[in-house]
Amino acid sequence: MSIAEILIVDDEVEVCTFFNYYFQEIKQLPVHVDYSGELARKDFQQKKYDLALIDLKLPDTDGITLLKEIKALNPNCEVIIMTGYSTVKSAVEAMKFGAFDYIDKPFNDLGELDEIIDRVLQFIQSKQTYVQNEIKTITTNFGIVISENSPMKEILLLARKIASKKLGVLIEGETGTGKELAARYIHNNSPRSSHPFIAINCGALTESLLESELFGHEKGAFTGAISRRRGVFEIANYGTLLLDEIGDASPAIQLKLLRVLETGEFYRVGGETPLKSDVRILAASNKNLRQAVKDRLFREDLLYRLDVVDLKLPPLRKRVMDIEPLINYFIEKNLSDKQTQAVFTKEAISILQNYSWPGNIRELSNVVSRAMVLRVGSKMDEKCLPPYLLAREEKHFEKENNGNVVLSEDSPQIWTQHRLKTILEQDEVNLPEVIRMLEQQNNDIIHTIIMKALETTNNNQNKAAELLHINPRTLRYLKNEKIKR
Ligand SMILES: Nc1ncnc2c1ncn2[C@@H]1O[C@H](COP(=O)(O)OP(=O)(O)OP(=O)(O)O)[C@@H](O)[C@H]1O
Repeated sequence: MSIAEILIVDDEVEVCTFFNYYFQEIKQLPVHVDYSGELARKDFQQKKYDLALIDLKLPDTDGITLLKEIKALNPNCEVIIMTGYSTVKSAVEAMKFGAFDYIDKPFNDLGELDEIIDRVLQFIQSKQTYVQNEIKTITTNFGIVISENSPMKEILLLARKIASKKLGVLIEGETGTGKELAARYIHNNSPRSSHPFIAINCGALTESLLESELFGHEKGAFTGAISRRRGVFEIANYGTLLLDEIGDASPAIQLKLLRVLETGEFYRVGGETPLKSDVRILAASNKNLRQAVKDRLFREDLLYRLDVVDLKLPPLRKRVMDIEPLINYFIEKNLSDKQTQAVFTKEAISILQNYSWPGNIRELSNVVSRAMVLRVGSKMDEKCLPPYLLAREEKHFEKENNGNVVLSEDSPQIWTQHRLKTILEQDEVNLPEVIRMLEQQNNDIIHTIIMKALETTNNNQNKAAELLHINPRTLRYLKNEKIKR
């Protein structure tokens, strides 16, 4: 049974000694003891417990208050209240606040105690099995990999709940966090799953092309429109349409989209007959659309229609626990039948877990594929990782003791704040001069990176470009044109 540590909170030394023995020696489970509510609170904020046994009468607090606090911090932790004869009524009351059960002190009937403990342990185990099965299904059926403790779990649960409803859903997240994958997940869990799912990138096309892609066009509507063409609103009828990078849609397109969302009607470009389509619209964005509304770049009424449900996908650096399962998944995906095995060394995994992943899961997938090509035998060590992963400058995030991820001192954000402070401290700010200085600094940084990559690859421009995730033409341009010094 995989149970995290069990917490005993009681000021009676004999009770604590008994439970220490009971759980460690008889049940073979890890146990920790706190003699006050204060100590238990502290421990609870730092550790994950599956089970807590709490005395109703503590020197500094009462068990019910502590129970409520624990449930607020970790609703998954089961709590058993320990009570004397005089407080049984309060113990029953505790069950209304989520306690699993209560046990009477002193423990005269060990059989009864054993029965309650076995019951709660079984319950915890069945919850874990349920979650594990859910996660397995999500991976097998939808290709989405997450760990048991991932913040993605709640998000996907919500996504599945609202899948069957025709509510506007806005999926937000940095590039590569899985927004399209989440949209497909919603579609595949909906009654529309046997109809098309179409994703269209609103930032990749010019305004007129996007309009024609969305709504279609009539023959002769513009030069080159040699025949009538259906748009995705028609093609995706009864299905789902993902408007990706919706924040990049022009004001004119935003207005047209609002009209379709409000009336369900649209016109092909050059058309005069209104058309109807039963499409479920999902939108995705890696920009903050609320800020875009404030900056008057995005229509508030459209945002209001789109984000009835808002799914915020956390960046990979905020879900470090997902990195290892994702690595294993990508390794498996890359292995051909003839290949036996491939594993990262512990050191390599630690580097991967400490990197800030600006390109998120897409970047991780590329790094794993690259390592598998470069590996000798089955082991993949640091040498199989791109050099930029090994540079200290990339460690913009640090893990605190409690597992939270925070900005480290050398993160770009903190660096920018320092820079800004120095500029604003001057008596007079000459903005053109500031812009020139920042551009020069940018150029210096890019130049240094390119020269280092060329040095690493013995001046091989193709290899250097690959290393930097750009094409050789861009590398030549950046080296020769843009950053002549
Ligand atoms: N949890 C996950 N498990 C497995 N693969 C994932 C997961 N999340 C994302 N991916 C993979 O990472 C890649 C990027 O995902 P996706 O295209 O959905 O991201 P996105 O947020 O829509 O990116 P962009 O904003 O750049 O369009 C895809 O190949 C996708 O299959």
